[in-house]
Order: sequence, then structure tokens, then C-alpha cells
Amino acid sequence: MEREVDVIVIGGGPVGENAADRARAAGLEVVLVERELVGGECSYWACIPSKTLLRSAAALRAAQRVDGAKQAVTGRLDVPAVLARRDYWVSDWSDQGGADWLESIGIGLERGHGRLDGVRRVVVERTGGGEVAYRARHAVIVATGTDPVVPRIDGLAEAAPWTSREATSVTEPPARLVVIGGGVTGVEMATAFAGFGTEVTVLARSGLLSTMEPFAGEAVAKGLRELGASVRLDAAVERVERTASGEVVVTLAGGETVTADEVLIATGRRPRSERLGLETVGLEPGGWVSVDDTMLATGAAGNDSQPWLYAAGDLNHRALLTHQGKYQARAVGDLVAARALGTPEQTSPWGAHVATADHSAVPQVVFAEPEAVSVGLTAAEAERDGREVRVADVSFSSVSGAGILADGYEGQARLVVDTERGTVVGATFVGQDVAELLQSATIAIVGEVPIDRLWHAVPAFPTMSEVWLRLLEALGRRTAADASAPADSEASDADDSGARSDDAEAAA
Ligand SMILES: Cc1cc2nc3c(=O)[nH]c(=O)nc-3n(C[C@H](O)[C@H](O)[C@H](O)COP(=O)(O)OP(=O)(O)OC[C@H]3O[C@@H](n4cnc5c(N)ncnc54)[C@H](O)[C@@H]3O)c2cc1C
Ligand SMILES: NC(=O)c1ccc[n+]([C@@H]2O[C@H](COP(=O)([O-])OP(=O)(O)OC[C@H]3O[C@@H](n4cnc5c(N)ncnc54)[C@H](O)[C@@H]3O)[C@@H](O)[C@H]2O)c1
Repeated sequence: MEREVDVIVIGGGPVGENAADRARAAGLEVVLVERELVGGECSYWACIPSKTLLRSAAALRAAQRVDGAKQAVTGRLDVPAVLARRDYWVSDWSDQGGADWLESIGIGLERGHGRLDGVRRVVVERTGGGEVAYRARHAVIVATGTDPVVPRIDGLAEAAPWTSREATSVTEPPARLVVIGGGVTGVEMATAFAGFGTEVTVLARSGLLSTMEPFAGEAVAKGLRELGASVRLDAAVERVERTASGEVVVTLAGGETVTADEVLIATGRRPRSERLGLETVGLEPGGWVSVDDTMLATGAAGNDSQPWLYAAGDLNHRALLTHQGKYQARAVGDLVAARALGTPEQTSPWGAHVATADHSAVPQVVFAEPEAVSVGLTAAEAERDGREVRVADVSFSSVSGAGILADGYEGQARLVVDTERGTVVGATFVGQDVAELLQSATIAIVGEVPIDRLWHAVPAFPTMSEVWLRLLEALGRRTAADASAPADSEASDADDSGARSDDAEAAA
């Protein structure tokens, strides 16, 4: 027999939980299907444990950079205490809190593996055994996340490599760790283990953090080396072998070897969609589920006549970040409810039921040493996008708040400005504690705040935010003499060529 509910959500990670919550808040009957832990990868094996593993050493380093405090901090990192703090934050891998929360807001939890079985139908292979079939009156939202990619490298799979799960749930840090991959997971885990005293080698096939401005990866490579890690750029791994004594030997192109106790693979993610029944609704099993800005799955059977299948979070491959997935979840949960209740849809750009920011304003914080954070476009991306851009680069050495935060503060900031529109389209900050600067840049981009208006957003002295003033100064501010000069002398200003006249102050 089939049970009928309004909405079925498959996958109870941060994204599925939020989508279910929004649909339920509008009064719909919702069932959420989860086969492991309510809270998903983020809560138990990704964001939360990785950040707690990083935080204690970062706090220690911060204290060591302030004269007066550093004399008081003479001990070493207490690794068992760090791991215990991690255990607290992951609730010892119990999802009772998440399950209780679902119950408290009236969402049904179905524990088991969910798969689509034709239009609006979901079959759950229950964790305790047996199957149950559901029919959705209004929508099915799939939010099943991703698994790590294990690259095809000779001997790697047989060498029992670590993935992010083993790294984030570590109970005894190894003496030596090789990290394959120079993306976000690779550098964060390398930073965490270097902080524990593990001898870390990072093998990156190009530079580090290659999706960010180049200076971000360069600063993080320098920071990792200062923590004692070895960072090998342009390194191609040819073979991995687990020896009889339990060591891992990684052979690079050219024959050089690196020996360690564990090898961590941090080479990207693949969609968890192999046993999701996608083929029963005309989609490709094992692939990413493409969606439009409302998260409606492109090409799914029945979606054209009456929208019903949506995909949110990592699974749709728009932005593999918890906060962005939750943003999509709020949009789709509200849209599904609006469609069910027949209330107005808000699907034009920046409406409540679309994830417009995914295209132009995705913030990301890399919790490395130093922190590297970015939002929007890099200068190269903006140029590829056909925009006239100006770039402002400043060092945090010109910011009093940074010098007070840490002795000898090192950091860098970049704004990318679209000169035609006179607005910020990208920002990158690198340095200690820059994470909290990111939201100001995100607001400037999403709000399309004109540069000349940003001069009126006065950063308090002496805070890190004063970097904004330095960035505006680097973009330039006309003097009274400039204002009275003939128009052609203004136009001769070196990088002013792309600026509209009404944006002259912004671009000058
Ligand atoms: C090491 C690491 C650190 C990270 N740190 C950050 C960070 O600091 N900040 C950040 O924003 N992002 C971070 N991310 C990315 C973040 O973890 C993901 O973007 C986020 O978890 C995606 O959420 P999701 O709900 O889409 O998927 P998931 O969190 O993967 O949740 C999907 C859920 O679906 C369940 N599921 C899957 N298939 C089925 C099925 N067929 N039936 C029933 N249930 C199913 C799974 O068990 C899981 O609980 C990190 C990732 C990694 C690997
Ligand atoms: N702080 C955060 O927000 C945070 C932290 C961790 C992960 N995440 C998210 O999770 C996702 C996955 O992160 P990730 O670091 O696993 O993936 P990624 O795609 O960000 O980086 C993978 C890296 O591995 C490299 N690579 C791929 N195959 C390789 C090979 N055979 N040999 C050597 N290098 C290889 C790639 O060139 C790339 O640099 C990302 O999208 C990221 O945004 C976010």
C-alpha cells in the first residue's frame, strides 16, 4: 500500500532539512527520508568536525601573535582536548537532536534508503528492514549530497586511503600524512593535521585553491610551509602502495617517493545519485541533477506539465557549500508550498523562490592558515565574462586594526569592480580572521551598491573593516582640482577608460 503525503524530501542533510522545514512551515505534510544521520555530511564528517579540528590551533597561533599574550601561552596544543571538543560538536555522531527537532516541528522521519519509482513515487528501503512506498501530492525534493571522488591512480583503492570522513573523525592523528589534492578539503585538512604535529605533505597537481585569486593559494602554501608542512605543487601522483609494514608509499611522476602512515584523498566530489531511481523519471543515474533557478530538475518526466521533482544542495552541482545549499532549500521549500497552496510565485531574479545569488555572489571561507575568503568573480573570471574591470589590491599592513589584531599581521585584499556598472563584482581577502569581512563584500555585490555610495559606509577605526577604506582609496577619489579639470584630462586618467561619466568618482 502507498502512503500519500504533500512533500517527500530524500536526504536529511542541511539542505534536505531546510527544504522540509520551509514546506512544513507553510502547513504542508512532509516526510523526510534519511539513510544515515539527520544532519548529513556537513554535521558529522565535513563542515562541523573540520572547523572544530582547526579552531584550537588557530586560536593558539592568534594568541602567539600578540605580544603580552604570547608570553602567557607557553604550552602545546592539547590534541585529545581538541578531539573531545570535535566529539561534542558532532554529538558523538548521534543524530538524536536532529530527529527530535524534526518531530517537534511535525516532519515525519523515514529512516532508510530512498529512491524514485516513477513520477511522484518514492520507495524507501527501511533501515530496519522492509520497504514502504510513498506518493507525493505536490513535490519530491532530492538532496542526497555527494561522495568523495577516488581518482584512478594505480594502487590507490587497495591502499585503503582516507577520505574526508576518516580525516574528520580521526581518533589518533598519524605521525605522517600525505594529502592528494590542493583544493579546499586538502588545504584545510593539511592545516589541521599540521597543527596537531603530524608531518604533512600536500601533493597538488597545479597550485593550491585554484578557483580563487592566485594570491590566495600562494599565501596558503606559504602558511602551510610555515606550519612545517611540505607543499608540492605541479605534482602528479603515479602510484600508491600500502607496504607490508603498513606504511603508504606514494610515487610521483619522475620516480620520487613520499612515505607516510596515511594518505588522504581530497580530489573532489561526485553526486550520490547512483541508486536514486533517476532512470525511472528519465534522468541519468549517477549524474549531477541539473536544475533551473527554482531547483526544478531539468528534463524529469512530468515536470513540464506539472512541476514536481526538484534537486537542491550539492546534488545539483551549483555550489558545493552548505550555506548556498540551504539558501536553495529555503527557495524551493517556499516555492513548493506556494505552488501547493496556490499563492503567488516569486520566480523573477532575486525573488524569494529562486537562487539568483548562485550565479554571482557565492561566498566561501577556506579555514586555512591564513584564512582565504572570496565572493563573486575573480578578476580573471570577470574578464572572461566580457566585463571592463578595475582591480584594487591592498595589503593589510596599511590597516591599523590588523596591526592591533596581530603583531606583524600579513594579509592581502582585492576588490574586482565592474567599471561600466560602477559596482563590486568580486572580493578576496587573505589573512588571520578575515572570514567575518566576507559578508560585507557579499552585501555590496548582492545589493549592487555603487562604489561612490560605499564611501558612505564608514568602517570603524581601528578595525579590520578599515580595509574597505584602503580599497576605495586604491580605486581612487577625485580631488576638487580633478573636478574642475577639463573633461579630456579626466579621460586621460590611466585606468579610467571603461568608466561611465556618472561613475567617474567611482572609477577615478
Ligand atoms: C571536509 C569537508 C569540509 C567542508 N566544510 C564546509 C564548510 O566549512 N562550509 C561549507 O559551506 N561547506 C563545507 N563543505 C561542503 C558541505 O559539506 C556540503 O556542501 C553540504 O554537506 C551539502 O549538503 P547536502 O544536504 O546537499 O548534502 P549532505 O550533507 O551530503 O547530506 C545528504 C544526506 O542525504 C542522505 N542520503 C543520500 N542518499 C540518500 C538516499 N538515497 N536515501 C536517503 N538518504 C540519502 C545522506 O545520508 C546525507 O545525510 C565541506 C565538505 C567537506 C567534504
Ligand atoms: N570551507 C569550506 O567551505 C569547504 C571545505 C571543504 C570542502 N568544501 C567544499 O567541498 C567541495 C569538495 O572539496 P574538495 O577539496 O574535495 O574538492 P575541490 O574540487 O575543491 O578540489 C579538488 C582538488 O583536487 C585536485 N585533483 C583532482 N584530481 C586529482 C588527482 N588525480 N591528483 C591530484 N589532484 C587532483 C583538483 O585539481 C582540485 O584542486 C568543494 O566544492 C568545496 O567547496 C568547502
